[in-house]
Amino acid sequence: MNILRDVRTPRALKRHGGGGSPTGAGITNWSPTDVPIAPQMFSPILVVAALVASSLGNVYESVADLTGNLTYDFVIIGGGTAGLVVANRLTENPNFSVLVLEAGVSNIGVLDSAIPLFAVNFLEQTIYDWNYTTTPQSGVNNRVLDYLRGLFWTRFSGNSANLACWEDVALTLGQDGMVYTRGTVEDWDRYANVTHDPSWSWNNVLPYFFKAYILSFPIDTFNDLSQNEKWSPPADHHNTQGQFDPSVHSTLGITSVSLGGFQWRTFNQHVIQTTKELPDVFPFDLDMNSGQPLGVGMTVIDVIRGYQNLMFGNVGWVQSTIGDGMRSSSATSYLAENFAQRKNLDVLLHAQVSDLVAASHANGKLAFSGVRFSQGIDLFHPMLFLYISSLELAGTSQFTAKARKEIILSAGAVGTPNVLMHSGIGDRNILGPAGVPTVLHLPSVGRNVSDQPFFLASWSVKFNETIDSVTQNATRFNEAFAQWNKTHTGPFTNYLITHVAWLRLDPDSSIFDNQTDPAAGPHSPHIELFLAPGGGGEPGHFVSAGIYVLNPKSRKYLFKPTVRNGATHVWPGGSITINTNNPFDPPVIDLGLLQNDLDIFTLREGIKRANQFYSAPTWQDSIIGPTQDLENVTTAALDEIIRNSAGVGLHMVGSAAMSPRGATWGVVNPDLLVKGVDRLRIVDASVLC
Ligand SMILES: Cc1cc2nc3c(=O)[nH]c(=O)nc-3n(C[C@H](O)[C@H](O)[C@H](O)COP(=O)(O)OP(=O)(O)OC[C@H]3O[C@@H](n4cnc5c(N)ncnc54)[C@H](O)[C@@H]3O)c2cc1C
Repeated sequence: MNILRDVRTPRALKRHGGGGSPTGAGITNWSPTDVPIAPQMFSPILVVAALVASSLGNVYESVADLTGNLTYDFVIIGGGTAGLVVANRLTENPNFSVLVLEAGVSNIGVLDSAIPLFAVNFLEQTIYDWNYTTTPQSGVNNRVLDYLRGLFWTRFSGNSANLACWEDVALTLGQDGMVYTRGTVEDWDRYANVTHDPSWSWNNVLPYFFKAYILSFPIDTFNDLSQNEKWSPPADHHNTQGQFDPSVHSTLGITSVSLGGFQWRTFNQHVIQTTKELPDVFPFDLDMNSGQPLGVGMTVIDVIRGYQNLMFGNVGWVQSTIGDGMRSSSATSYLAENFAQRKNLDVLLHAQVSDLVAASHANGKLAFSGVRFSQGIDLFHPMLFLYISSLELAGTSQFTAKARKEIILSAGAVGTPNVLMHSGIGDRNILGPAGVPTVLHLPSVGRNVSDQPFFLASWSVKFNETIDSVTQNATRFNEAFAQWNKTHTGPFTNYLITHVAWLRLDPDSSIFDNQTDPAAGPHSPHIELFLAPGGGGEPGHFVSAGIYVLNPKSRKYLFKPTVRNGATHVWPGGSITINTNNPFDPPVIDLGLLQNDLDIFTLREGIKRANQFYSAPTWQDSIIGPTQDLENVTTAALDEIIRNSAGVGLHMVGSAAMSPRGATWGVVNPDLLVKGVDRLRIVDASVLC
């Protein structure tokens, strides 16, 4: 494939579920014809320059470049968000040798990844995407949804700082349009409760988000912590006073986090004015990552104690993993040049793992010492800009890497259960029909999957200072591109979201008469509302609201499957399964989307709140009207609209969920070791539940 095709062609930006964006949505109507990008903006010189500038130490395109006999202390499967954090932390110890096997290609020189405005849309259905689709989803009128997953070693991972918690090998509580979200105190405490392991509590993970809480933690706590979050100035260096709380951030880390680097002034003024006009409904939140959402007046001690005040909602400035106007990803931080050059680290691209091999039994436990992978012939050529991904040529050459100490699966919520099942670890009732011999019957593999239902609403506006004014106008687009190329400033330095509101359902809602509250606690939100100055999906100027159901009912938080007469009867939520024994076939992805009344109810409430937000007096002279009437319709009609157009957040968790040590259900123990298997650990979003 020609990489120039990928950087030069502005594919239509789709209204897919979310991907951390109100945009999957956002800028929907680009096409090669209506947004002609000046070719000089993507000249080969530019791309080569990027390649040379970013060439990294021990990152290899071909297995032939690896010295040694493919034997390492640790073999990490997947160089995505979590995998690179783990590789970084392990190689701090010079006595450990580490190999990362990543199926994807390098991000280097890929402007679609580096430029924040392009965050999600340009990467979809390219060589950077696994190009998965779901099964027909009954909750959304049997639609088959694209399920974007990065096939990219630095990927879309805006959120490596989120992963930098819990002994540096943990996880993201959310999304990857670079939106940086830590979750609430109650979210983390729930993990501690359900796993019976206090190391997952807010107080215990908080120090790993950053290193600067010396006010409240003994300094020794941080001595062994490498820095994670690096709070950075926004690209436009605007005065950020009053837009975040410095006391809950660290400037010492390696993953850049910043506020928006370009000001959509009219929109921003209206948003802040709304918090003043409707303070009971949308109070201003100084810092969305303080652990408590109301911000103002809180002390650091309050935050550490987990004091929270969230009653109905709040609105604050979005924080994103962006630095110097560019995406800050796992690769740009945890695999930055100084780390990639560590002698004890090798990263191999185009290497797709098929299964775990060399099984043995010792001390009553199963163990694997080998990781089998295929490498496509690497046809990357810098002058021709030619890539062929390993997937296209999967099976051409097979190799086995050996792990002396541990194999670490970080292939993500889809990839990890897929590798497990093709290695014979999973539900024998799934593996048998697929033709894979069962090595370990572990029925929870690939079960308990959940993702967040998403809906986009937009309003046409009179003002023309919108993202649409850039994306729908070739001249402005090229000017903005030129500006970004020259100075890494301007409209390209932001993704579409400027503010985030966290909202709670009314506790007296009738829905709670027969449904339990799925939030982690009374101070945790049910809805995330992204606010963006653009995104109607048609020619014109728009503002939009992306609505996410944060705790879909399918998420059971460590459910116990009902087992009768030895057979499993109830599996809530979605699933990742396999239906062939070919590891290069795509897994079967069923999200169980919108199958519960509460999820539909929550989306309806989110739509109401978005309507309320854009009905504040300040918007009166600006809003022309909604692109679709979502107010003056019956509940049944609104439900039908939702089912016809809702998407998915692309925030899958739960497919290899953790459970208490000794539990017969779940996939990993709280230390993330796979139950019943020695020296096999899972470190990625699949363990969250
Ligand atoms: C479009 C999009 C937008 C998002 N927006 C946000 C956001 O704004 N904020 C946020 O917090 N989260 C967001 N998310 C979610 C976030 O990206 C994920 O939660 C996060 O990346 C999960 O990290 P992970 O390490 O578990 O998996 P991944 O980051 O997906 O890493 C898995 C890696 O393993 C590789 N792999 C898979 N199988 C194999 C195999 N067999 N062999 C070798 N390699 C393999 C993959 O190519 C990939 O590089 C978004 C996700 C998407 C898709």
